[in-house]
Amino acid sequence: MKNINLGIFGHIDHGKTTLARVLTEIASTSSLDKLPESKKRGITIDIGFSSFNMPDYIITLVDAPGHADLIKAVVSAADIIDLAILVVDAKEGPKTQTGEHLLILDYFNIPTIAVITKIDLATEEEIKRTKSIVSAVLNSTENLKDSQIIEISAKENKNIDNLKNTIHKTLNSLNITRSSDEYFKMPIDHAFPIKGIGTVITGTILKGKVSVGQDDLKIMPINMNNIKVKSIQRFKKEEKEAMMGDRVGMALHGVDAKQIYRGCILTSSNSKLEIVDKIVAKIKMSDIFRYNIKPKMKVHLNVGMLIVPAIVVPFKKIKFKGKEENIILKEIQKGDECYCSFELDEKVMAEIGDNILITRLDLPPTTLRICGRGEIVEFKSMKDLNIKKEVIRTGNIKIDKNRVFIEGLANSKSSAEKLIGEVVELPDKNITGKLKNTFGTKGYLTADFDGEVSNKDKVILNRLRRWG
Ligand SMILES: Nc1nc2c(ncn2[C@@H]2O[C@H](COP(=O)(O)OP(=O)(O)OP(=O)(O)O)[C@@H](O)[C@H]2O)c(=O)[nH]1
Repeated sequence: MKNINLGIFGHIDHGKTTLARVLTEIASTSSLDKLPESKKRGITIDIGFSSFNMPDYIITLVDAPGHADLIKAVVSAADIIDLAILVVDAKEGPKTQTGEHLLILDYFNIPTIAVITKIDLATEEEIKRTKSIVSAVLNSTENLKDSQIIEISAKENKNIDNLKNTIHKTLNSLNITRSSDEYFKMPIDHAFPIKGIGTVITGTILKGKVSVGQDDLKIMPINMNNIKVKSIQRFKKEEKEAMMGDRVGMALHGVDAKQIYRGCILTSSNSKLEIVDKIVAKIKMSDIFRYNIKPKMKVHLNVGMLIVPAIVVPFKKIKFKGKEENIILKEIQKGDECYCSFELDEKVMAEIGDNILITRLDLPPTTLRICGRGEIVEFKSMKDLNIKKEVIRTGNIKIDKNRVFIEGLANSKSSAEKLIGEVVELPDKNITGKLKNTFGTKGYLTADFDGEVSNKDKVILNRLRRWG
């Protein structure tokens, strides 16, 4: 049996909970509760989730109520969310959140089945229209063009079998891989004391593996160390170990349940997680974001399990005189790719390589507020990045009585003098020149060029200045 994590997404009231109930109820009568093991079981500690069985698969629903939490779940756990169902009300059609969810699923390349729900409340015409919009929207994505569209009524149990077959077929077609090579990482959903057992925590393992008896665990950011695993349960069965993607309950030694809150992470001593509030990420702006990001703007950053306000400064990296330099970008818009420095209002737990999502929650909720996505490349402050601005001057080659000089770079002899030694480029000819001397009193300059120049050639002088 393969463990699958399935997320149900969609606009408010479009029928996520109802569909989850239908999928798990029908399945549970024939699956989990009838397993002989569960009859023998003692106290259940892997509580707080819904699941259902299918041939070869146990499917756990990603337990994340509310819009923001679902997005958090995808950003922080994209590696273990294997499949998504995106529900769309047949009568209403796609709404803002349908779009936002689809954007995120596309970003993180999560296989998706589009489900048109509540067909019992819609006319043929409405269903057809919604289907064609959904189909067009899916077609506009990068990764989800081939997604299936299924029409159902959860209330009247219409076409649920078809949906389940589609889920099954889709899972069969995926290459779901889990690795236990990395350090162990599990965000804690619940922590509570159970009499005779001790502190029990539940969660879904995002990285690595864990085994009974292991005693090198810690809880971040609250600094609880030397935690030992007393027992592990997975699908109500005692296990010796569990790994990436598994939803588990664990009894732990050395943990005070009262100190734990949602957002704490159970991890191994070789954890790569750091507690940071300064992040540098390589980002890609959404192709459909209609606004912009400017330096020092306040945005919201999804990082780890949190959404935190942050000051953003976009910049690019260029090679300048053989050295890599960080150059400020005055504005970034849809489709742009660059780097961003983020200074966060609060500390978060993250590691290099983690996904982030940038949103502008200052915009009205009726618009698409997701600016773009990114990947953390380093933890460094804006100051240490030493961001500069490019100051570009343009001039022209002038050839007068066999004398070659450049006009336009400076407007007086004294300001021209300050440029001596700088390197200029002739972008149309791939020639560079080193400014050598001033010429006359009008700010003209002479230069040593590494190629043949002609009258009126365009000359560019690009210099870097401190920014900020
Ligand atoms: N007639 C009919 N009603 C449905 C169907 N699916 C859901 N509903 C109803 O639609 C309403 C919203 O459904 P929910 O499942 O709560 O929607 P949701 O997306 O989970 O809502 P939020 O959690 O608020 O985002 C409820 O009153 C459901 O009973 C359906 O297939 N047919």
